[in-house]
Amino acid sequence: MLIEVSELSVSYAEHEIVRNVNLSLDAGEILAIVGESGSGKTTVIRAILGCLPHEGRVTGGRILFEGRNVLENTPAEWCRLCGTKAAMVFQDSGNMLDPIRRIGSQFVEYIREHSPLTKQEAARAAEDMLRKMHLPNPENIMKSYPFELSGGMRQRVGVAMAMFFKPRLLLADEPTSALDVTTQAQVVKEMMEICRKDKTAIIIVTHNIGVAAYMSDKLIVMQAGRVVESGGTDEIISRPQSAYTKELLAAVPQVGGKRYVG
Ligand SMILES: Nc1ncnc2c1ncn2[C@@H]1O[C@H](COP(=O)(O)OP(=O)(O)OP(=O)(O)O)[C@@H](O)[C@H]1O
Repeated sequence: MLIEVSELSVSYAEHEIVRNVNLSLDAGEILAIVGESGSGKTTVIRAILGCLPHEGRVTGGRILFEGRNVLENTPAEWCRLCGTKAAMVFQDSGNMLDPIRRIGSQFVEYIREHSPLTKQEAARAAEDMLRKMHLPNPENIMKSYPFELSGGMRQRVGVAMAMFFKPRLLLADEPTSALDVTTQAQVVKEMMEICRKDKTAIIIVTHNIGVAAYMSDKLIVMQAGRVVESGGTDEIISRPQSAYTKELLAAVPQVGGKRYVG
């Protein structure tokens, strides 16, 4: 098992926000966490990557990553884990980029922080990675500023950076919801393609049960900080048990009598 979260509880200040969450994932598997806004989805993945906001605290449970309880990590161990073994993509990863520095210089700096590559080697490797994310003219993109790219292109740069070190686990927080529907589908496909090649497991947080159904092997449905349903995605989509999951599915449009979730 790559990752095993058991009975995870998280509080912000005195308020318990997430209670007794369990999940597990093997190498290369994709798990989606769905649920309404404020149900605690982001909090769960932030806890896994050790990056809760400072008032956030894990108050119970265990997070085993490759058999080790990461909650006992030292800051140096977190540093080693983040960026190389585990990485994160946000809703607009473009926002993470420095607006007044060219993409290439930021990408090269990121690579050299975690590896002994020379500047030239890192630049070549960065360009290759941009090409894998189907970005046209990677040489030009390296010379561009973030504002010169479209939202979809910036998001691809974000995924390319996150995937550079072939992490074992990618945490993706609403990675496509800032994009238009066509670009969403493309970015999701490219992300899956690249993860499949590297056997990277993904935990994707999305409010879109359609994206979840299309991408994931396993599904967790959260409501008010608790898991109301979890299991194989196909099983849950075809035979939802909880009233809340049924509600989420009922909101997905039907095409020709079939639920459009792909
Ligand atoms: N830094 C914080 N301090 C206090 N409360 C917070 C903080 N961050 C989030 N919360 C609260 O925790 C709850 C869960 O938030 P979280 O972002 O995990 O939910 P979510 O399901 O990811 O929602 P969304 O889909 O809107 O991103 C919310 O009620 C939110 O108000």
